[in-house]
Amino acid sequence: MNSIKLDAHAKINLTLDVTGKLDNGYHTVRMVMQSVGLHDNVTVEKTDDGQITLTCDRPYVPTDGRNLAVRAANAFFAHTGLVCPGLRIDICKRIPVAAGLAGGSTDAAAVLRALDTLFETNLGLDTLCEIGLTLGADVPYCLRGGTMLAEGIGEVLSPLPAAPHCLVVLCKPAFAVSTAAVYAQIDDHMPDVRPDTAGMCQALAQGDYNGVCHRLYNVMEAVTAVRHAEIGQIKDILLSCGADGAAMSGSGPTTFGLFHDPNKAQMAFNRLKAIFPDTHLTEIL
Ligand SMILES: C[C@@](CO)(OP(=O)(O)O)[C@H](O)COP(=O)(O)OP(=O)(O)OC[C@H]1O[C@@H](n2ccc(N)nc2=O)[C@H](O)[C@@H]1O
Ligand SMILES: Nc1ncnc2c1ncn2[C@@H]1O[C@H](COP(=O)(O)OP(=O)(O)O)[C@@H](O)[C@H]1O
Repeated sequence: MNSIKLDAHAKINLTLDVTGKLDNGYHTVRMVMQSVGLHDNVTVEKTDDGQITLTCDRPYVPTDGRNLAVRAANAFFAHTGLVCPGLRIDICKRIPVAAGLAGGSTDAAAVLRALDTLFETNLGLDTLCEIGLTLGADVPYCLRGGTMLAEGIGEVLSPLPAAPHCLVVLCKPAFAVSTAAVYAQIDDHMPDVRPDTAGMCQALAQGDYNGVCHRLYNVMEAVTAVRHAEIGQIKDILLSCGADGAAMSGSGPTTFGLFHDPNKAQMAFNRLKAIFPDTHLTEIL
């Protein structure tokens, strides 16, 4: 096999709490992560020119060594000691960028999975997660996907029962936020209200869709929504169209709503898309 094409799925955070800060500056978290249908297509092809080249259909995504997919390939060859014969990576980008949806992390995870298959290294998920963690805190989750409780800095993963199936409207306003900046800001402005992550895990165990929707909560929303009125505006539109629950994902600014009713989801999608072009209608995976 010379080439492999994988779907690299985005994630949303059903809950997100920051529980402490480590000496290296990273924060400990406790959050429920969920894969959604929205995905990039990542194609990895062996070549024989000794180079790692990357193409992407979005001009604002870096194509050099700053791209997490290229960094993932370099980390794979460093870990295995294999000599890279040359690689061509192509990313068809559908996931909004710098959006709190782990777009770069999921591309990196797809490259690690692709290389483990292409080079028949059989590293397995645990080792791929170790390599992934050197690239970013969200990469181990992206390798595993599904519904997970994430602790540590995001890499201590415990599988949870799959979330009840529903539609998801994702809306990214036309600005980006820096994950590092949001973590820095939360040190000074930790909200008093914290998510009920234990309750969220229980709602998932019981397949209680309303219980999931009522417990959506992200401590980072307080930080980001104060600076950007669009977060509140998007939530208001989602809820006024009949979303069963809504929250910001990750460090933002993407804000999402969960819907059982496809007509309400379509109405929310239409209204938001007219104001914020980077709006997507997808589903819980
Ligand atoms: C906030 C979350 C929630 O799922 O998602 P996104 O908003 O990125 O989607 C993650 O914790 C983001 O993980 P990820 O985007 O992989 O973070 P990294 O690249 O490892 O780190 C970027 C920067 O964020 C800060 N950081 C990240 C993770 C963490 N647990 N503590 C931190 O303090 C650090 O300042 C780090 O330099
Ligand atoms: N494969 C990639 N896809 C998207 N962004 C990438 C990628 N590799 C590196 N980046 C850089 O990472 C930054 C964060 O993007 P992204 O991973 O989409 O954000 P988030 O972690 O908030 O979901 C972007 O500003 C972009 O320049």
